[in-house]
Amino acid sequence: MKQLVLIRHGESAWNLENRFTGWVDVDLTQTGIDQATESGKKLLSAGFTFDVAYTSVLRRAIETLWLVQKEMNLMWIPTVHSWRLNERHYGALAGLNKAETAEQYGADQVHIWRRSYDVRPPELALDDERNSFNDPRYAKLNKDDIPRGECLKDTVHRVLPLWNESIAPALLAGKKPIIAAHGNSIRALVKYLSEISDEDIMEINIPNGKPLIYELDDNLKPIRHYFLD
Ligand SMILES: O=C(O)[C@H](O)COP(=O)(O)O
Repeated sequence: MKQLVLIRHGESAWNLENRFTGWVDVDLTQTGIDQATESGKKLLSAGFTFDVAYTSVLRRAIETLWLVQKEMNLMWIPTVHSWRLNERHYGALAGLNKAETAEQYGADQVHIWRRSYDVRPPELALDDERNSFNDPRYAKLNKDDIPRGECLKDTVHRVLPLWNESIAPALLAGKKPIIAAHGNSIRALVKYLSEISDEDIMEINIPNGKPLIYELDDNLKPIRHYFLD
């Protein structure tokens, strides 16, 4: 049996403020720090270990991984930082308060933006200063590959190359990976792994800072999955 552990970052400053975040690089709150530390303790006491780690290039996921690794004395394992695991890009919604946006556009529209599989949020204009074009962490990407607003389907398409080229081969080679990422990049992986339909994925939410354990067969098909509580 193969084992994959996924963890969404702990609570971030903008989770607390209920603001759309996406690619904006916000910090963990003290609650988020505590959630990550607690998850590290639980993983250790439940007998989990890892020999490779994957995370995004956003600090809330990276710091969550560090805190888990610190608790488990695994800060030394190789770590891949990939933009492909970033949160779904929230386009022009980034920074807006979710409740105020629901008052303005209606709760149904906001639910569609947040949870539908293939409806994108409004895109950032090309000259919007929230674009990531000049951010050095994306310097190796073609400008056209830097999103300006993604639906979950777009996120699935950018996450899967990392799965196919790195994570799946690591699992097949007997490695035990941990992936510290974001609500929607994890939903993208869960949709793919558990073959969840475009409709049913609308109801799946990933909580902050709780390890999600996948047990996989030799063909990387899920046997079962559960949150470590
Ligand atoms: O980017 C964000 O705002 C959150 O981390 C995830 O948001 P969602 O639950 O609205 O998709």
